[in-house]
Amino acid sequence: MKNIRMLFIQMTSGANLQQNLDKVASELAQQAPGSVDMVIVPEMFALFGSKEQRALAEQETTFNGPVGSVIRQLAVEHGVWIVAGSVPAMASASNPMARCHVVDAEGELVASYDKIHLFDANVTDKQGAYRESDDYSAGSEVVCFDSPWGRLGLAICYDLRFPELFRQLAEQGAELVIVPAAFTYVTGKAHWEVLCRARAIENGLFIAAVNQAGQHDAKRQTWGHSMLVTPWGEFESLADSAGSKVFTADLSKIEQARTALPVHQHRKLL
Ligand SMILES: O=C(O)CNC(=O)[C@H](CS)NC(=O)CCC(=O)C(=O)O
Repeated sequence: MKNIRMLFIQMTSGANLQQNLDKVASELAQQAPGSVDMVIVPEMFALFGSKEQRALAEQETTFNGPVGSVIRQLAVEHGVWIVAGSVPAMASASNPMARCHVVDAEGELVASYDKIHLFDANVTDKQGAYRESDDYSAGSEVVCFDSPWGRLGLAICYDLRFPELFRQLAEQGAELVIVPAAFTYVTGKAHWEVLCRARAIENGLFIAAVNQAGQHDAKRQTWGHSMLVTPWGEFESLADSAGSKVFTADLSKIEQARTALPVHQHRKLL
């Protein structure tokens, strides 16, 4: 596996699709040519807190709508892979899926993952209760895929709380799991770092978790602190407001960690 240079774009996405897409384009335009392998944007980066998500889902069934076409073009223009956080996509179910797409530097789809665990929670913040399952259907397929840098896995946001998903990703060979997110300020402050580091340490893999950050509207505030975690649990992170940074995963650390602590060999199926 080769080192991978990832641009994390931590966003305060809002209800204006064009503004959100412009933000991605402007962050990419600031990078020196050839300095980034892959760009990662957060969950629902293109449309956040908007009633238009379902209408967008109708246009993005094949990721060729107003979001997919722009993302594919940016990938080609800059010669980078893009992990497009999540975008609503109409599938066979009555509600859309919260779908993460990965496109390569030719703008072709490499993988798509539908969020498996939907955020139905009674968090005490300004938002009150969250009922993601009112608007979305849940995926059921664990997604791992090969890349020029190694084998990658996908998870989204609330999925971070389900170690069995990450164990399956590890069993399918994932060396780095990419986690676009929109963790709330309240739950992020309490749990985000611990969850990201635990999933990395217990599976001997990298976690690249890219979160929304800041005040989106009167009700929604997210935690930020997007982070790259090594299989040893070391991490680098962004702050709590919008920003972007290139993080490089030194993939030799996987073997080091797995040799030092061969937990995969010591598992007992209880
Ligand atoms: O619906 C959108 O527009 C964007 N999506 C989200 O904000 C999603 C579903 S409501 N948020 C989470 O999964 C937060 C999980 C979380 O914060 C935790 O597990 O603590």
